[in-house]
Amino acid sequence: MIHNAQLIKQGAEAKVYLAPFCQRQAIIKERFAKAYRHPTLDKKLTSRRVVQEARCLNRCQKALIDTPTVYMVDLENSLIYMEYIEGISVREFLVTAEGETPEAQSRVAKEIGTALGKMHNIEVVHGDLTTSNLMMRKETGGSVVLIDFGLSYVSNLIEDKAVDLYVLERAFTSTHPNTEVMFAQILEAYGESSKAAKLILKKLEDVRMRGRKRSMLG
Ligand SMILES: Nc1ncnc2c1ncn2[C@@H]1O[C@H](COP(=O)(O)OP(=O)(O)OP(=O)(O)O)[C@@H](O)[C@H]1O
Repeated sequence: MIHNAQLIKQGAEAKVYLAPFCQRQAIIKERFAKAYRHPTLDKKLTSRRVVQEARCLNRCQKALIDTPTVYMVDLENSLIYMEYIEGISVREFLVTAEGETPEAQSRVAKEIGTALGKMHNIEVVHGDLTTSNLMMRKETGGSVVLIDFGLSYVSNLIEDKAVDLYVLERAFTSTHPNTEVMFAQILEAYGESSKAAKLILKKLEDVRMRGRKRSMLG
């Protein structure tokens, strides 16, 4: 039980709370036990995930990629205390009047592409890129922040990075109509910031092809 906490999301693997911490609001992410797993194994796997998430967040922050600052990790209770980002998600932004303009979409696309390129340069693969996991900071007038590193991991594989981009592309095409130009701008900015962009973007074409074949087969 976390003191004065307000539950903001109950997921399949974690609960996310907003709670006061050191005179400010913080996000507390709690991973919980899975009833079907053996308790000892479960504790081990849960700890591993908590450590992995906190490590990827720290790694990004060190590379000056805007992500929530990790305040504290409580491994015993599988909790990560992190900075609360005040703002809206890109998903929410895209349905506002401003978010529907090409100028705003282009600015946000550039920021997303640049951030993802930098993240892949330090071998962090996000694992769950959606427009809900891209936030915009109110404080700075809407600069992009990457959140939810719950499925992230360290990898130098071109394939893993291409799949990361493909997941985001699918999120765009399935949730936001008429954003093809915006996604192309994300890839353009990614092309400028990612060191292995050529190989990764080439691999993205293969991944798309596989995706198409799979959906044709049903
Ligand atoms: N640092 C943060 N600042 C502001 N809001 C946050 C932050 N972290 C999470 N949130 C909010 O809580 C929601 C759920 O968080 P998150 O995506 O990390 O959990 P989850 O999807 O349940 O986790 P997982 O994907 O690891 O199972 C986010 O979509 C966002 O609205």
